[in-house]
Amino acid sequence: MSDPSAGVEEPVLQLDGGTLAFGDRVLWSELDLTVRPGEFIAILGANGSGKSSLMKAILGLTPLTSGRLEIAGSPPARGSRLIGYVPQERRLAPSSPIRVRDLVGLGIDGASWGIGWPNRSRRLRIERILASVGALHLADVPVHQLSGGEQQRIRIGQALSTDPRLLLCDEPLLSLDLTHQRTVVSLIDHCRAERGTAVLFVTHEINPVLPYVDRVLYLADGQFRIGTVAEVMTSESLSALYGSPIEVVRVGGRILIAGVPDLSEDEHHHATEAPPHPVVAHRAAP
Ligand SMILES: Nc1ncnc2c1ncn2[C@@H]1O[C@H](COP(=O)(O)OP(=O)(O)OP(=O)(O)O)[C@@H](O)[C@H]1O
Repeated sequence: MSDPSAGVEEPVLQLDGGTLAFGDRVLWSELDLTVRPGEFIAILGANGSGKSSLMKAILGLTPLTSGRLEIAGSPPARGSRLIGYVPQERRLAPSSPIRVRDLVGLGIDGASWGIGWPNRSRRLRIERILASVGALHLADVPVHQLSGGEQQRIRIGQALSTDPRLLLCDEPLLSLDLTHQRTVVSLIDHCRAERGTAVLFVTHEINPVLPYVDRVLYLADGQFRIGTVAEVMTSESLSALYGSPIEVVRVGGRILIAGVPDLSEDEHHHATEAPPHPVVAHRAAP
């Protein structure tokens, strides 16, 4: 978790009265969110509640329907080097010859596609980034040969390559086993602590990030709750959010949720993805 004194620093992200709607479907409305350096914020919500769309708004890819959004004092801009982005998992094509060091190099080169001219400082920078995510030994391995956990590690390195002030992670734990989940979360938290990077972490499950989270933003049915885990992850708070009885219990430092409406029949549910609220928990909170 971040140093409480970080609360006095200028916000990395300021969202005031943010509303995003597609046609008459309102994903979220009047959302206020201030993110300060070094904060770790988990973003939760069922499939289709608008988590990825919030990431896209922050990345400058999707304009807000109304409200004001600033990243370090400026409007969101595509390709901003202030933001690192770990997208939802997508495996590179098996035939892709790209090596780990090339992928990280692309992150450094930014939007200018193509592998930059090799030079010593660029090479050292790539190696420093890889070392920071414990992947220096993978530098010359083709990316498609990496395990899911190794690929995620490299994506995080790539996202951190511009030394961003805000790191957006869109479900970086999907399809990782428990060991890799722990490694990935603690790696992100380590980078957060070392660099003061604020983290917005989209996840379907709170438990793997519980020990690290400062606040939770929970989206549901066009509404939201934001606050500490103790404030948001309660039966009362989630029942009010969903408008139906939800039971939240803590067992051995883990949070189990029962009663969240099953959206599997909902037109917005993506059947191939993880269930919205698995009740299996992975890691004890401190
Ligand atoms: N450009 C768009 N035009 C119209 N509808 C969109 C657009 N982008 C997203 N949507 C819809 O907005 C809803 C929210 O999508 P989003 O991907 O933000 O949800 P999510 O909470 O990230 O879901 P998941 O957990 O399944 O990844 C979905 O129903 C999606 O189909």
